[in-house]
Amino acid sequence: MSSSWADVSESERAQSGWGYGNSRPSRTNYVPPHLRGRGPSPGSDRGGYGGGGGGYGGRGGQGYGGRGGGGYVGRGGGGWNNRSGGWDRRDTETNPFGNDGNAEPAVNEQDNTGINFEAYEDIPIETSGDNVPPPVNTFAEIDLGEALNLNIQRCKYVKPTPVQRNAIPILAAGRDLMACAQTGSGKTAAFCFPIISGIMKEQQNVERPRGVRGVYPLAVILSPTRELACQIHDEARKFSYQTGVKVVVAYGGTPVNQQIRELERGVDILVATPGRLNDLLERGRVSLQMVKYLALDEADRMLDMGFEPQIRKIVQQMDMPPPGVRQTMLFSATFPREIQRLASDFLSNYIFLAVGRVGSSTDLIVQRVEFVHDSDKRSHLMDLLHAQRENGNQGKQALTLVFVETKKGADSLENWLCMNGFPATTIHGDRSQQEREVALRSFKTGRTPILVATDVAARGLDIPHVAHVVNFDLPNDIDDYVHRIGRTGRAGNSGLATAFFNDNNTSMAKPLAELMQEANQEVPDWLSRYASRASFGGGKNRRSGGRFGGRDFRRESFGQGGGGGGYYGGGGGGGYGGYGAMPGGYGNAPGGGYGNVPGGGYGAVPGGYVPYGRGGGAYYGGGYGAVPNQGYGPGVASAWD
Ligand SMILES: Nc1ncnc2c1ncn2[C@@H]1O[C@H](COP(=O)(O)OP(=O)(O)OP(=O)(O)O)[C@@H](O)[C@H]1O
Repeated sequence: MSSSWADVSESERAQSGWGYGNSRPSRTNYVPPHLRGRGPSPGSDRGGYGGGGGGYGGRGGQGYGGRGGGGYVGRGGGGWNNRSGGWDRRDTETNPFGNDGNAEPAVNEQDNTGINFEAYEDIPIETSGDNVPPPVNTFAEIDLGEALNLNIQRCKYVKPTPVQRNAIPILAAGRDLMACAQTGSGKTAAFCFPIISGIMKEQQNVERPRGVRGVYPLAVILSPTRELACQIHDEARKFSYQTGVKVVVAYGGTPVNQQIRELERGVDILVATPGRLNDLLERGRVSLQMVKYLALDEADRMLDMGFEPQIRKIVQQMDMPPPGVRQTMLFSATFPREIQRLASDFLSNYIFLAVGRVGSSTDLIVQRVEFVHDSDKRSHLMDLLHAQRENGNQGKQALTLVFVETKKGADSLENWLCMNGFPATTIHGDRSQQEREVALRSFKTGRTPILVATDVAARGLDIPHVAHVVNFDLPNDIDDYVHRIGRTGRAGNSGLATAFFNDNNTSMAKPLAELMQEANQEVPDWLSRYASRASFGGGKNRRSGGRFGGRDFRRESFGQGGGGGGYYGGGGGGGYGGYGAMPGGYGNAPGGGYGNVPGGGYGAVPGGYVPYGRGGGAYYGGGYGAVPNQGYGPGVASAWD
């Protein structure tokens, strides 16, 4: 799987053509970001934005209702982003809404993108941390700024989703946040809005270093895949349209020079994949010293074994301001406990927010599991696709996303489907970036309504109208399953997910049955039987933290030592012993500490932390709940509950 996620340092090393000036025709007109907000230079034939008494984005007497007397942008005879001569990039900014950009804003719920808010009505919400700012019910309750509010209307977002209701006020108050919310529930906007709004408010005071070559973003948003980075960039561009906040994307598989040139034209928000960002940092083309906001989307993936070193390098070993100085926000639908522990290194006095039975799939996705031997998988898939076509709209194939284990497997299945009359394409880490992008477009538009993919497409991608997700090969990790099936049933809509299960997937039986039960799905008897066999407890499953990883690990671990290790290893008698919520950080509790208790604790290794705990534990190795005072039982806070 690692290769699917690979976005490692790029091969493009060509040095030619970089450098300032030679590729930027308007160099002489460029006003660096630190000069934004000063008045237009002599000779300007415009007042600049908000000229004459300010006004939020008021455009020389027209446009978005420039109001006298202040506002975020453009105060006192000018506005930021004025280049000499009163040029502002908002003049030439392409409208990311297309023709729709100036359409009448949505005014009621029927007008919005079709999100089914009723689906979210009873959703449980849990927050922990000091002084949690209260949620809001409308976007208007938060002072996001007029230009951003207009874009929210252009997006036809009438009211905030639950994660937005809770996360936006927390972030707008300047707090660090670790947020778990179900797939497709609007997390992108939840972190983009406060960042854009914050930059709009602060632009006046931003002093980027002068006379130094380099690119100084104010916000960095990291994503595990290139496609997701592009998607976040597209969304963020919509949200920041006409706000003067500039969003640039940098990701691997595309020429780095072009991205450097784009960055040198100015950037406020840099959306990037870790590999490409590291490359830019190593080349000295980007400095993180001005970063005020750091967001990790799919944060648990970003901090797992594949990515963690790259993230640590970016966040801790370059020139990024430390936690507390910058504001850090971590978002995902899943947050295993040991990842929460790692993540807490990057945060300062943070709030934990769980929306829904987090890590669970939404009830909106109908989940089916079918027992299919490997040799029968293709014909079984064919049956599903035939049935779907017959029931489909005018015989059309509904968009179907088929997940497989390997890149080779993806190519071969795609080939076979095409030969059998099912237009399919594929996306995986061995395809060139261009091929990946073409495949995704072709799928989205319905030209090839079947997309065969590895886990590279499992997270974050928001493709409307995906009717069916097929787990042709089940993943080894239930969290990956949650993200995969989350490609359907988005924004309150319903969807279908079918998984092919056989004896190779026995380690998934228990977490899968639990997950389905949580989501009120029918669990087949045969799967329950597999699940109840303790000997199948060896799979990789990191859901130790309460309901599907959706609980703040600081809460669980505080004062709850003893009683057995629970879901992940950890022997009897140990427990966590005050890891986490103790003032002064984890590991400080007398006699406690993470894994410091011989024979107990997390991973049962004295003095150390072992991911997925191996020692004498419950779910792993030792027989689930079979040993008194060990494993899954009353008083075991770390087990599923
Ligand atoms: N307030 C809102 N009103 C209407 N639609 C919304 C709102 N917020 C987000 N959406 C839409 O919901 C869809 C899902 O949002 P998004 O991609 O941010 O989900 P997510 O929670 O990040 O999902 P994942 O966990 O899969 O990454 C998008 O199409 C988005 O435009």
